[in-house]
Amino acid sequence: MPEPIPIGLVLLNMGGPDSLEAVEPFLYNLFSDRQLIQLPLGSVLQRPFARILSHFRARKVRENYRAIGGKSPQLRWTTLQAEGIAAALGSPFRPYVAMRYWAPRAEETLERMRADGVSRAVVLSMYPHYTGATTGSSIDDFRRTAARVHPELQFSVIEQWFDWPGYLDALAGRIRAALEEYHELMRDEVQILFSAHALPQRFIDRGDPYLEQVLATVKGTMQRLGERPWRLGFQSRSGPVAWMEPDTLTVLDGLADEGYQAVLMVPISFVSDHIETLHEIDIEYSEHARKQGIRRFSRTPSLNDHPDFIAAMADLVKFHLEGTDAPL
Ligand SMILES: C=CC1=C(C)c2cc3[nH]c(cc4nc(cc5[nH]c(cc1n2)c(C)c5CCC(=O)O)C(CCC(=O)O)=C4C)c(C)c3C=C
Ligand SMILES: [Fe+2]
Ligand SMILES: [Fe+2]
Repeated sequence: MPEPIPIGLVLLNMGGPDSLEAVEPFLYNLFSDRQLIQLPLGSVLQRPFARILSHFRARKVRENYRAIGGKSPQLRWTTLQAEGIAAALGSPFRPYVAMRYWAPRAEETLERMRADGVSRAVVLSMYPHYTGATTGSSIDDFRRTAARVHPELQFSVIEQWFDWPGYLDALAGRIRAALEEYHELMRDEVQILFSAHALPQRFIDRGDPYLEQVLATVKGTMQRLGERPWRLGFQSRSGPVAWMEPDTLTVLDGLADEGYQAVLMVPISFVSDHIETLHEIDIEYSEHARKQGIRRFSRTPSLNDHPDFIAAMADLVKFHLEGTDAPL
C-alpha cells in the first residue's frame, strides 16, 4: 500500500526563551513586532528602539525566567499538544509547531515541512481569543513566510475558538478539580477569579473582538459550573499606555478588602504554562495575596496536554475540515 499523503498540523504560538541567554534576543524579536507594539518615533526606528528596550528589560525578565527553571516551558507543552492532537486525528496528520518570537520560527518549520514532503496543512492558532496583536501577528508571519519558503503549501487556518464547547468543558473540568482541593465546608466560599492577558485599550477601541470573546469564554465556562459568583481581571501590563481594566491585582485587592480568604485564579488566555502562570500568578500574585490576608490562594492547572483539551482540539480540527471550502 502506498504511504498516504501527509497533512501537516501546525500549532502557532508566541514562543519563549529556551535559555537565559535567549531572553534578550527573544525580547528583541517581540519588541520589533509592530503588530504587537508600536514603539515611539515610527517604523524606521522600531528596531533600534527594540534593541535598547530589550537590553534593559532583559535584566528583570531574566530573573523571572531563572526563578521558573531558566527557560519557558511553552515549547515543550506546545509540542506535546501538537503530537497529541495529531495522534488523536490519526494518519496522515503530522505535528509541527511554529513560534512567533523564538525557535522554532515559521521559517524553520516550513523548511522542515517542505523537506518532509508536506504540501497540505491545517494551521491552528493556540490563542483562544482573537486580537491582531497575537493571533493576527502569528498568522500573518506564517503566511508571509510560507509564501517565501514553501509556496506550494496549501493550508487553511483555525484562528479563533473562544466558545468551542470542548475547550469550555476542559476549562470547567480544571476548575471543578481545583475546587475539590478545598475542604467541602469551604468550597462555596472560594472566589473564582478569571485572569486574561491584558491588551492596550486601543486594540479594543479599534474593534478587536478580544474582550467580547474573553467574556463569552467566562460565561460558557460558568454555565457549566452552575450559579456562583466570579470576577475577571486582566494581567501582565507592560508599558506606559492605557490598558484594559480592571487589572487582576486590583481585583485581588478588592476581594481581600471584602474579607475573602480563598481565591482560585483561572488563567484563560493561555493554554499552557509559561512565565505568566508560573511566575506572575504562582509567585508574584500568590505572595501579594498572602500579604493581603488571603489565606488560600490557588490556580487551576493549565490545560497543557490534559486529555480533555487534546480531544477537544482534535474535534475542533475535524469540525473545521468538515466545514471548510479551503483546499484542506
Ligand atoms: C493571549 C496572550 C497574550 C496577549 C494578548 C499578549 C499581549 C501582549 N504582550 C505584550 C508584551 C509582552 N509579552 C511577553 C510575554 C508573553 N506574552 C504572552 C501572551 C500574550 N501577550 C506570553 C505567553 C508570554 C510569555 C512567553 C513565555 O514565557 O513562554 C513579554 C516578555 C516578558 C516580559 O517582558 O514580561 C512582553 C514584553 C504586549 C505589549 C501585548 C499587547 C499588545
Ligand atoms: Fe505578552
Ligand atoms: Fe505578557
